[in-house]
Amino acid sequence: MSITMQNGPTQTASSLLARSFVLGYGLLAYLIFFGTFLYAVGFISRFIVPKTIDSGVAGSTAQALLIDLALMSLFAVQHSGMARQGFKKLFAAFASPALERSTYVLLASLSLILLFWQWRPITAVVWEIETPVAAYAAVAGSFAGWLIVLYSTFLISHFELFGLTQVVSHFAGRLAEPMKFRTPGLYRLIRHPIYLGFIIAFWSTPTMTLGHMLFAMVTTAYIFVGIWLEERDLITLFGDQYRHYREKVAMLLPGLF
Ligand SMILES: C[S@@+](CC[C@H](N)C(=O)[O-])C[C@H]1O[C@@H](n2cnc3c(N)ncnc32)[C@H](O)[C@@H]1O
Repeated sequence: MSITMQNGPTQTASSLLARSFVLGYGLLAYLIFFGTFLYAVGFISRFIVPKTIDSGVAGSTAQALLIDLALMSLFAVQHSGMARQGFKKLFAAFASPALERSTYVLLASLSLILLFWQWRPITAVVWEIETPVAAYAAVAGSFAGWLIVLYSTFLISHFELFGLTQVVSHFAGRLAEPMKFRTPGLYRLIRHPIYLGFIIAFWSTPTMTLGHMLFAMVTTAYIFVGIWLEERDLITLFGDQYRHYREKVAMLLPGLF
């Protein structure tokens, strides 16, 4: 009885401290992610930020190609590796599962920050839209792409995707519910609106340089690999519910594929 009375408040205090740490970590990861997302808009759509996809130390084209491909590969390995169920189980063996999504989001953001920082431009122009109306339309297209990305994250649960729901539930002493399968709004038309938004944002530009095109080509190819991996996991998690959805709803373009 006396042991309980001595340990009770201490345990409660240390548990509160641990839960506050998890909450603080999740909040910090989210803020870093959101800042990185905003910077990504400026970096790729060449808007406001100091360093864009077409600025910085140029160097030789071969060197730029090697460095840029290495930066994109690092992001792809981190992003796809940590998204798999096997990695999630491994993570849970070492740390609180509440930290898993925030860690994923934090490391993805850090690898993107490294890419923005170290990206080497290749400024040869592939296309340049000279008609002002068409050029403005291309810029508007890219911003529409970014908005589709952000809007679609809210459709399937923005705060869960970026780890906040998990750390807040943990702080409140609740177990976060497993992610639910949802098909609201755009998800009734296509299965991957977030990825479609990225593709639009990456390709819709009035001036396409070789470096920007390299980025758009590699990320688009990576999105198709990502879809294949993601759908394999979604079938494992949701079985026939996802199989039926895949039969009825297009992947990226309604009526086409
Ligand atoms: C970056 S989001 C991309 C979602 C989707 N591929 C898209 O492009 O809109 C990846 C996460 O969303 C989850 N996800 C994909 N489709 C979903 C759906 N219809 N409902 C709930 N979660 C989904 C995946 O399991 C994965 O954790």
